[in-house]
Amino acid sequence: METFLRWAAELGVSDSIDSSQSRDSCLGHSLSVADFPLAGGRGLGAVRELRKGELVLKVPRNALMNTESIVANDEKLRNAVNLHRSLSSTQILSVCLLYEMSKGKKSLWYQYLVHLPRDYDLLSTFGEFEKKALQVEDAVWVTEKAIAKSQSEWKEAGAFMKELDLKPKFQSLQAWLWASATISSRTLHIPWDSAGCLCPVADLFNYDAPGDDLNTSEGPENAMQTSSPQAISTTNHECLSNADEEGLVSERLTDGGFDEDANAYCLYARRNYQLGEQVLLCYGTYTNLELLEHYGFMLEENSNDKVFIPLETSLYSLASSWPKDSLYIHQDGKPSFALVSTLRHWLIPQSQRDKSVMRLVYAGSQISVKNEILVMKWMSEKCGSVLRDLPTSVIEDTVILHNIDKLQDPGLRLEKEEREAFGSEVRAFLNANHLWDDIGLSGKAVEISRKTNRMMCKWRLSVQWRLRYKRTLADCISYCNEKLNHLSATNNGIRYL
Ligand SMILES: C[S@@+](CC[C@H](N)C(=O)[O-])C[C@H]1O[C@@H](n2cnc3c(N)ncnc32)[C@H](O)[C@@H]1O
Repeated sequence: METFLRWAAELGVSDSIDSSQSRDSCLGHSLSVADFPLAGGRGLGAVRELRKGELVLKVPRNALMNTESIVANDEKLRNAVNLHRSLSSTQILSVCLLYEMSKGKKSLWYQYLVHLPRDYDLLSTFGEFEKKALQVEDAVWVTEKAIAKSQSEWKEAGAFMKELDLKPKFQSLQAWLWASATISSRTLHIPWDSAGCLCPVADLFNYDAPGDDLNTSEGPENAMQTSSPQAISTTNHECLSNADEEGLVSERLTDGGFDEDANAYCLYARRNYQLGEQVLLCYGTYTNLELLEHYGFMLEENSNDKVFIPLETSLYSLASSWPKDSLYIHQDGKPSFALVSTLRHWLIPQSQRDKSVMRLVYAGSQISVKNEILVMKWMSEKCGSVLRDLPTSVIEDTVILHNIDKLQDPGLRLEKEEREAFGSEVRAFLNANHLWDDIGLSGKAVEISRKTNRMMCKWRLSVQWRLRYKRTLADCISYCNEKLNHLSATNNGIRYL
């Protein structure tokens, strides 16, 4: 890491306004590399108090790794890229990254490349077992799509890689998955290439969901005005938080972006930070499934998460005024505005759908106590039936997660009885990895291969994701039942009066 930080300093990367301050390391004035086991692992921590809007890192254009800068130093690559312009910019950058990797120590970015993760947990890297473990049809379908997309993009780029004479290991599907996952999870947005750029040191910032910084204290206004530019998307993905459907004003994010005047990528503190706190960056607004797809992780608490449940076709056709993806349940269990409005409409008899009723529907208002009771009952029963149809319950998933944690313990020693207590999913995993016989031999530590460990990490993510999904459905049932109690009381009250 020290060699890398020195290399970056020599290129002008700096966490200080005075970039001539140190040539030994590009960090130390505002940030330092640290481990945050509960929030992304390796990341950047504040080495002093940071104020919202303060410039915390500057990466000059010459340090950015993108197609343009990679081909600038290599005529053979440049010529080959020109022959394959029909590939997407992300495919081209993936090949350039693999080509640069194949150079080993001769690469100009060698010091950076050696610190890239070796493996990723994005959905496109999931095997059959981990994919099935997601259980929810939509999530399995998204995973299948991600896997198929990676494979077809790899095949399309085959001729390009062959032409470059890349060694077979750099042309393999596994290498391709690594390169495309690196690009998906680490590139920052630049205006001149939609594939984005790899930004040494700046790609060590872990993720903070937009909106989660709203409750923290504001920095002095002038700090924002003097150093923080407007509306910068920091990733390839949309980074402006969408106006919340319940009416919250859209928030413009101020994490950073490429600054033409400074000819550098500039990153700013998105809130105040205390000494030692992890400094985070917003990569965009994502549901947990999207985080898994593009970044290979998810958040237990994610205010942007959305839970979709299968709905009747007639309901979708009725909901034409709201997009299909607005019919969901918030992570806290509250059905979305569009979902409740559509259900109110759907559950009112055709003969009663007059103008005044429709006005109430579009205004998001309750139509009648009777209709609201039907809506809440329907939602509660629907969530209940979705939960019942899934292969495991919340409690079973909690136990499976606990067992995975046990299996991930490096000094794992299990007694035969503990093994016998495992449920069918854990047994299937152990059998698939030929571990069943080894586990449970009293007192003997079990050696788990790197490959099995990688599979276990992905499996864990799948179980964690489906558990979060189920908890949201269970919370939705509680929410509806609470509403029902309240509505029944009102209804009875009305009748009594
Ligand atoms: C741009 S990198 C951030 C630095 C990364 N931790 C590293 O060691 O290189 C993005 C990756 O970090 C991890 N990550 C970022 N934020 C996270 C978070 N809040 N929770 C868990 N993992 C996170 C994910 O693996 C993601 O794909």
